[in-house]
Amino acid sequence: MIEFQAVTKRFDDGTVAVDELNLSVDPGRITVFVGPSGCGKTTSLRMVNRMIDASSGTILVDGKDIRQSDPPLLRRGIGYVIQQAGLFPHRTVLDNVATVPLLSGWDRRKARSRAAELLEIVGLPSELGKRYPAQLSGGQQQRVGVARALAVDPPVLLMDEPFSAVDPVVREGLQDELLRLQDELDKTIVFVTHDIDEAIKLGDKVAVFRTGGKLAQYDKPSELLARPADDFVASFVGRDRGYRALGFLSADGLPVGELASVVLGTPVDQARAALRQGWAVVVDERKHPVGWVSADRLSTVDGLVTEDVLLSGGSLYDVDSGSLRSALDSALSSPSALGVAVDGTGALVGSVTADEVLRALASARDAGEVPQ
Ligand SMILES: Nc1ncnc2c1ncn2[C@@H]1O[C@H](COP(=O)(O)OP(=O)(O)OP(=O)(O)O)[C@@H](O)[C@H]1O
Repeated sequence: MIEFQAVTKRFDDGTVAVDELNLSVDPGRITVFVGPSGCGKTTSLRMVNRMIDASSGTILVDGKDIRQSDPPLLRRGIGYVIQQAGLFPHRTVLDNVATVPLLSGWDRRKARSRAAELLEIVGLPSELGKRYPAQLSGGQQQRVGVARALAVDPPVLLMDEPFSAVDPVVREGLQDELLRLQDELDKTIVFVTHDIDEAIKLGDKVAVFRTGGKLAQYDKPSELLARPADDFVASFVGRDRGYRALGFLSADGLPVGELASVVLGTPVDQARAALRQGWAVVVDERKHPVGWVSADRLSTVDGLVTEDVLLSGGSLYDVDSGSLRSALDSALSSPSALGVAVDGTGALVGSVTADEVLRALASARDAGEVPQ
């Protein structure tokens, strides 16, 4: 879909920002460019829509050499989202989103109704359409930026550090939202970030750049973690990469054990009788885990098991979609050392232990599913 063939960018002052880049971006997938500051990520991205022209080499979009495309026309087929959204401050949110459709010759009514539809797609309440960008939070502005880039339904989306100006919690929400959107839209997305965790979470494939505009490795995230090409990539992907690689191993077949449980509101003496090895998980009426009780904790209270009595739980492991990493994390973060397993609806299923996860890892290794 997008192909870089020996692409080099040398700026007028002699700086080589991108050096002989060869890379092919898969259609309908998210490709992330990641690397330290100044390694040429943004320059590589902006060459795709000809905001910067390559000094040598060829870039093909949909099989066509972009030098043969008129830049404004080329850009209409390529959505572009930048940090801090880059919205027009004196236009309403709705008009910001309607801008590209209007430029493409749509009539005002159609452009505005498309804009309203897009605000809904990116999860913004329609009344925000009347506001100006400064009257929105940073996260909301980013969503408007994404809506604007999607306005004429371009097959390609370029995203340059789109979420880096928002706080980590909002950022995670925006990342999840992008993955959800991509599930429906199947765009070809090139996403630039300097955050390796963001790259690994979002990328179907990740290109790691090193300073000097050279591509160090281009691979699936699981491969980057398991088989970094060299010391630079290994140190860039981070110290706990072995643990993070577990996130890509399915926990299918991991044994789920029994777990003592009591419902919130149970009399304390009944809860004591239900404990196993001094612990029970507490669930609400929908069987969703809400915390733990221990023999110690119950020895100091009477009456009913209420929320005040609970010890907070660790992370939950979803047996339908969880990875070995989430199973292990659930066990390690649990006050009882038993991880809490739930089904896709969030209802309690049973327990997992760190030992079982390590055994599952050993058999995956024996079966050749994990790189040695
Ligand atoms: N117009 C320019 N003239 C000269 N050098 C430039 C120009 N634009 C960028 N550069 C240089 O090219 C190199 C790559 O810049 P680029 O913006 O692509 O890096 P980046 O990886 O996106 O960095 P960051 O993560 O800091 O945004 C840097 O050394 C930068 O200083």
